[in-house]
Amino acid sequence: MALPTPVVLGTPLSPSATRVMLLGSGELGKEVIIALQRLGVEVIAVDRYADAPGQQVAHRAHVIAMTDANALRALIEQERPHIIVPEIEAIATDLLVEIEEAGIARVTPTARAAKLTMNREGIRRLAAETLGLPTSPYQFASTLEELRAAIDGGIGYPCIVKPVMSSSGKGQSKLDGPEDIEESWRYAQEGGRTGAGRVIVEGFVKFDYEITLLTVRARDSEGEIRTHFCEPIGHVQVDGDYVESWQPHPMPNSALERAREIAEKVTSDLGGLGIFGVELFVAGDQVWFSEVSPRPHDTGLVTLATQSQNEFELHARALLGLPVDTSLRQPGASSVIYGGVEARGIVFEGVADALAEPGTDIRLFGKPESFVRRRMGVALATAANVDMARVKAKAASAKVKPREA
Ligand SMILES: Nc1ncnc2c1ncn2[C@@H]1O[C@H](COP(=O)(O)OP(=O)(O)OP(=O)(O)O)[C@@H](O)[C@H]1O
Ligand SMILES: NCC(=O)N[C@@H]1O[C@H](COP(=O)([O-])[O-])[C@@H](O)[C@H]1O
Ligand SMILES: [Mg+2]
Repeated sequence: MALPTPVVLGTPLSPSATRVMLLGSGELGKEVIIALQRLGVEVIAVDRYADAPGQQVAHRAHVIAMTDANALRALIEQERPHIIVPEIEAIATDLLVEIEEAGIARVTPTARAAKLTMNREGIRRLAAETLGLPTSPYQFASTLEELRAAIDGGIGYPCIVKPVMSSSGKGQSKLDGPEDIEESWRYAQEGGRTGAGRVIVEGFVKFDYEITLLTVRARDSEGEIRTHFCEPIGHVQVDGDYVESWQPHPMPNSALERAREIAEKVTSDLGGLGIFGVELFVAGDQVWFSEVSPRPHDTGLVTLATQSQNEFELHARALLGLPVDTSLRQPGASSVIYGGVEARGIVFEGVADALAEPGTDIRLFGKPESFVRRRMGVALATAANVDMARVKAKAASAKVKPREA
C-alpha cells in the first residue's frame, strides 16, 4: 500500500490512519513509537515477549516469533501496515523482501538492508568486497577447524570472534593466542541468535577511538532524497556492548570527511528512507568501516539530550517521507543503567538523587524482567563540553540502584 507523495498523514484508529508496524519493540523502538505517536500515526508494536517497552506506548501490541515467516505474514495481513520498521536484526527478512516486492507495505529503510544486516556476512561482504570500503581483515568459519585455519592462515592474533547472527556483543570474544580458540568457539555457539552456526573472525583493529556516525536518508521539501549526517558520537564498549556514549566526538576534518564518505557509500547502497548507525574505527586519518544498523543505534540514545531532533524523531520523520534537521543543540553524554539482578518487576532506587543535578535526565525502559547485564535504562546529561557531560551522566547512572521488589 503506497503512501501518497507529498506525504498526507491520517487519523489513527480511523479508515484514514497511517499505520506503522515495528518488528522489535525494545528501548529504541519505544522512542520511535513515541515520535510517531506525536505525528498521529497508528502504531503496532511487535516483539518476542509481552509488555516490551515499545508495546507499552503503542496502539496495539502482538507477541510472535518474528523469525517465523508464516506467523509474520499472517500478522501483516491482519494489521495491513503501510510501513514496516525492523527494530532488531532477527526477523524473517526474506518475507520482508517479498512483502516489499509485492507492494503490500514499505520496509524501512529497505527490505534488502534488513536482510543484509541480519547476518554479518551479508553486510561485511557488501562493504568490503562490493563497495571496497576499508574494514578489518576477516574470514568466516562454520567449524572449529575452519576457525583455527582462518586464524593460522592470516588473521593472526589478537583477533575477535563473533557469531554471524548476534548483536550487543552476544557471543563475542577476543583471542590473544591459540589457547583461546576453543573457548571462543564454544562461547560463540552459545551467544548466536540461532544457536550453533557460523562465525566471523576479524583481525583486531588498534583504533584510537570508535564512533557512530548517524546518517539519515530523508526527503527534502522538493521530495528529493538527501543524505544528512549527525555530529559523530564517541562511545565505550565493554565486551561488545555499549556502556557510555557522548556527542560531539572531536575529530580532525580529514578523518571526519573520510567517515562521511564511507557512510554515504554504504547507506546509499542500502537505500530507502530512515536513519542508519554507521560504526567506524579511527586511528589518525585512517577510518575503518565496522558495521551499520539500518535503524536507530543504541549509542545514539545520547541524542535524546543533545539534538533538536533526536535519532528516533529523525527516523520517524524520514520513514514517513518528511524533512529532517540533524543539528546538534548542545554537547552531552549517556551512561547505561544495567539491571544488576535477575528478577521480574524490579524497582529502581535513587532516581530523585540522580535527577537532582541540573542538566541530567533518565529513561527507564520498563522491561518486565531484569538480568544482570540487561540494559534497563540510561542516564543522560548535557554540559558545556563532552568531558563534563560524561562525568555527569556516569554519576547519574551510578545513583540509580535497581533491586528486587
Ligand atoms: N575487529 C575489531 N577490532 C577491534 N575492536 C573490535 C573489532 N570488532 C569489534 N570490536 C569492538 O567490539 C564492539 C562490538 O562489535 P560489533 O559492533 O561488531 O558487535 P555487535 O554485537 O554488533 O554490537 P552492537 O549490536 O552493539 O553494535 C565494537 O564496537 C568494538 O569496540
Ligand atoms: N545493539 C542493539 C540494541 O541495542 N537493540 C535494542 O535492544 C533491544 C533488545 O533488548 P533486550 O535484549 O534487553 O531485550 C532491541 O529491541 C533494541 O531496542
Ligand atoms: Mg556494533
